[in-house]
Amino acid sequence: MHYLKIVFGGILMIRTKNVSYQTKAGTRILDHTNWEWKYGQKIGLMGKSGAGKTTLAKILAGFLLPSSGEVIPPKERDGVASIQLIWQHPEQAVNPKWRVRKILEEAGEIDQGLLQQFNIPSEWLQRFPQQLSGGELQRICIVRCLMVNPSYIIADEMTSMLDPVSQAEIWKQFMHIVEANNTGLLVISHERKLLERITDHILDIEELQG
Ligand SMILES: Nc1ncnc2c1ncn2[C@@H]1O[C@H](COP(=O)(O)OP(=O)(O)OP(=O)(O)O)[C@@H](O)[C@H]1O
Repeated sequence: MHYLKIVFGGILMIRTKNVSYQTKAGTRILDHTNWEWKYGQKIGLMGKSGAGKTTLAKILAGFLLPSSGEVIPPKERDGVASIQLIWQHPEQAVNPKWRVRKILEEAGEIDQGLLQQFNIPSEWLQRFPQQLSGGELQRICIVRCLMVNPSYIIADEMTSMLDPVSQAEIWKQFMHIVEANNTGLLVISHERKLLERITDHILDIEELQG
């Protein structure tokens, strides 16, 4: 197991065991969610608005603790880079006071190849986040995520703010890298056609609840 962990650079499976979440006001959002997400699996996650998809994503990525149940392995034991979450709103995922260069360097040495693949001119590195469009900043966030070479990526409505041409181009580049690295991928989207194209299996969050 330890050997495999080194070979793959990550954990072989992420499991939610009876994960429930309720708000402070007592509204139950997730109810005994049981799910296994294997290394390399590309899963699409759908479900009606407010059903808890983003909540589950935050719990998986360690940004939110479940009210009960557990994620195995727990975030603190699986290493910093194992699961990365790409948010729908990139402006909420970066420090607005940092220039793009510093935002990227947070993930390590800047990968020039990735900048090229996502059409990011070096001039952008001098800018602050608010000096880029939402779609441009999202490309920065995608590159920052890929730079740490995570074993698992959750893409939560990652391209929903983009026009169809940019959306298609970004998914093409992104899937090329994710396929090459055999990254586990959870794509949260309301666009079934997109999920059918890029994932192996589509789940409705309702199916995961106990
Ligand atoms: N901090 C919070 N306090 C109270 N309620 C919250 C909080 N965060 C989320 N919720 C509620 O939890 C429910 C689930 O939200 P979540 O964002 O997980 O849904 P979703 O399935 O991702 O929805 P969408 O498809 O619209 O993005 C919603 O009803 C939302 O209003």
